[in-house]
Amino acid sequence: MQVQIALQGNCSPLAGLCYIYSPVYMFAEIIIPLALPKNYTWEVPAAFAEKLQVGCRVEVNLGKNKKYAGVVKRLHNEAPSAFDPKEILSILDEAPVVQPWQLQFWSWLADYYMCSEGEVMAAALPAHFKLSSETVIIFNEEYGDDFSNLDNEEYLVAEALHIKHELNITEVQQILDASHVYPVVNKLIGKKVCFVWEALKQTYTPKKESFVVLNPEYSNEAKLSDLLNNWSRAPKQMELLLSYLHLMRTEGEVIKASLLKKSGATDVQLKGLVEKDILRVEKRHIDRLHYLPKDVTIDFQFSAAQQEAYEGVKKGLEQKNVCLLHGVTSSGKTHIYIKLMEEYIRLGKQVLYMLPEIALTSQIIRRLQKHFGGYIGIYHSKFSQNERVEIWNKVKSGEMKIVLGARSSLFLPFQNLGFILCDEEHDSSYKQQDPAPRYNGRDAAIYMASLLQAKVLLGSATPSLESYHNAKADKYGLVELMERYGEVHMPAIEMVDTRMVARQDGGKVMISPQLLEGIKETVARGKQAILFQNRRGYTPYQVCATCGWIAQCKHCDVSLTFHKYSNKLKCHYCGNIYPPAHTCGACGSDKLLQKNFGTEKIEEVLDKELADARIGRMDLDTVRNKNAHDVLIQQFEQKKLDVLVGTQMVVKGLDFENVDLVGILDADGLLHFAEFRVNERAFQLMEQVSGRAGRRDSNGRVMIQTSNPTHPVLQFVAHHDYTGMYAEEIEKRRMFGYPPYTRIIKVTFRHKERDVVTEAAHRFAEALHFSYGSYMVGPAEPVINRVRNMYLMELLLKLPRDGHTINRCKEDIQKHTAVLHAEKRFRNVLVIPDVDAI
Ligand SMILES: Nc1ncnc2c1ncn2[C@@H]1O[C@H](COP(=O)(O)OP(=O)(O)OP(=O)(O)O)[C@@H](O)[C@H]1O
Ligand SMILES: [Zn+2]
Repeated sequence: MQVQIALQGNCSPLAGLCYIYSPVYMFAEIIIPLALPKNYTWEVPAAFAEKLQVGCRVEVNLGKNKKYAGVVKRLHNEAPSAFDPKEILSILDEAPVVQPWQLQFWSWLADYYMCSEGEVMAAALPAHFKLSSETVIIFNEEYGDDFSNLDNEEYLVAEALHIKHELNITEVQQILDASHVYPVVNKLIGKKVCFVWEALKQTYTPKKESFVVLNPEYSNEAKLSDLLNNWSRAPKQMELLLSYLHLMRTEGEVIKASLLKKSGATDVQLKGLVEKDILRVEKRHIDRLHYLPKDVTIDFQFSAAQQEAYEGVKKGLEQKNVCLLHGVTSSGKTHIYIKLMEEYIRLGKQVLYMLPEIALTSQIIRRLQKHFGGYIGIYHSKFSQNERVEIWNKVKSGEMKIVLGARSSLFLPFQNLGFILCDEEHDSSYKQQDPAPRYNGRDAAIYMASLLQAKVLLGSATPSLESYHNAKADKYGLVELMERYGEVHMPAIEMVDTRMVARQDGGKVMISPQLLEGIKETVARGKQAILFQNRRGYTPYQVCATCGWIAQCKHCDVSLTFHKYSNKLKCHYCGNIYPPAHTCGACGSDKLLQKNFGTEKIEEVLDKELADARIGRMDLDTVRNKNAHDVLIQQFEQKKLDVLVGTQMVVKGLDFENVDLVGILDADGLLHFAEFRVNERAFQLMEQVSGRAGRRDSNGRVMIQTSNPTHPVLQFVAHHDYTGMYAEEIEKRRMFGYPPYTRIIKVTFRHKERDVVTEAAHRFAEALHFSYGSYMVGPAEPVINRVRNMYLMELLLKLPRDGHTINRCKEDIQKHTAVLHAEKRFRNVLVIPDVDAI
């Protein structure tokens, strides 16, 4: 190994021993955003040697003529023996975009979740940072056409973009008559002249809304009354101004459309006030919040129980790196979080507030905004890239103190992270399913916090068995808050035995008379109800009454759901859409029975039964567009809806003050899964949805429809008995060797031929049998054995929790995947390991 030493600084040799030596590296290990088996090495040209730093992006050739922007992981002088490395083409960043701790985090994710660092990089970086030969750049219309601060090359590309709107990399190469153009493209992106187009990704365009604000001059009460008292002409404008002031006081902010509607004024009248510079109209992104003042206000008092829990958490976090706050629904956990967050920001630290799903951010952000104003930002995968890069940069500069986000916010370049809050920690949406890295945001957060010496608080009303087990085993601190805030009782649970309900058509009971009565009575009192059914659409399957045929997807082994509103049959697995079936696909009979029921049907029935009530529906179909979700929640909050029917989306963490009744329509459907987590899941779902009832006064009531009211899980729900559920389930996990007593790796095999995939899975399992036979379950076909024309097989490994065995097994899985792929017949079988599969 040869190390070159370069001289730096301009000391004269005569000055004696004042040389500053810094090694110059000749090679770089670079991460490319692809699923490559390992990272490769490139040569560092002498001209770059002094500039290049770990964490910078560089332009490199991979294969004959593919180019990528890769991230330098390591600089070294170990010449690869097997091949002659190519040279790095250019350096894209003057300073690292990825920090050392992030590289370490990526590397851990790749090892732990069995994927490549390239796949982690692809997930971690916003598209702007990922250039490749396929990259298409789009002109940013907001930039305008003033190109005066661009250099010659930048100007040429910008001009072409201005005319053509988009260019691919080859076109940029032609324009500049140069082969490596990434540095120019990169600078144009940095100057916001263009952005990278992301294929196949539906990007969320933040909604812009016109807000009306008062000229700050009139925030002075004296000036304002002066203005009002000396009003001479235009009485309509005066009325409008008064409406504005009223709205401002009651709602905190005034949206132009609602001001005009509420005041009955016209646009012209508003313009009049704007021309006088009394009011101003501003377009703002609803989510971006950058207009808010940066200050922290804590204006609440804890209850005694909250105070105790809060002190408990602080103590817990002094002793341990992770603490679990188990607080029943509506116990006021959010206020405890807020107080803790405040302390970390006062110490100059950054805070990450994680939620399992983007959908949840809309209500919580409004709550947090009240306390943290402009210090807080949202980050998630549905944001446009420009916004993501904006937040990325603000987090990096330390300007952004609090980030609210889903799991991908773990990838942000925090400078000084002190605290991660993982809300609804039990939620399985924390786990990424596809593509790799298949990481669990909660677990990854705990690892990441350990890298940064940050603390983690896990919060839930229904902790995961894993976390509660860790807390009980003293690995985490544990704080329990067992009463609701404001002397409110836990809601009373009533079981409706569906076997006692007379049915007309022999089908499943949808809304029993008891429940219907309950809803009517609730609505009549001006209160609201939530109905929960975990299936969307109208009817989940159609069966032929004559021969038993079921309408199925052509590409998947699943029944099709009828959606009445769109009059289509839909496959909920691959998304394919079919015309509705009127006759049986096998015998031609026209006697098709609609079995079971989804949210659409419930909504329809309620519309008929409660003619005067306003019914809303919240499921994937109604909230496709992200703003729709926010709108629905706000409508319900503002009592513009009486009943909200929904899937698990209505379950999570939402805080509504006026809900008295919650109905769980088909508890049986939640309990009938052949899956070891079924009881835990069902309990969590029901306890959470029940928790939406009676959050302000003690009339909360929950009705659960079931044909098996004595089912142990239902009994635990009836008594809000988390610890009872925990004790029973954890014992089963121990007996049968499931997590948290073991660590699970699920290996899924996919191929378009059933024989091939079956054989491959068996071959693979045989190879592992000698070492891991006693830990193996399967291989077997999953309940749904074909999705998107691919047949599936699964093999489950329940490994003892010792690092040595687990690492050896991961290596063996990789090794035998390679062995399998070496055989021609199995070359195209996809082998997908999923560590800690959920
Ligand atoms: N100290 C407090 N002062 C004023 N209001 C409070 C206080 N603590 C809680 N509340 C109110 O009580 C309600 C319930 O609190 P919160 O939503 O934080 O419960 P939670 O524990 O997060 O429940 P869940 O797990 O069901 O989401 C909220 O409307 C909240 O504003
Ligand atoms: Zn399908």
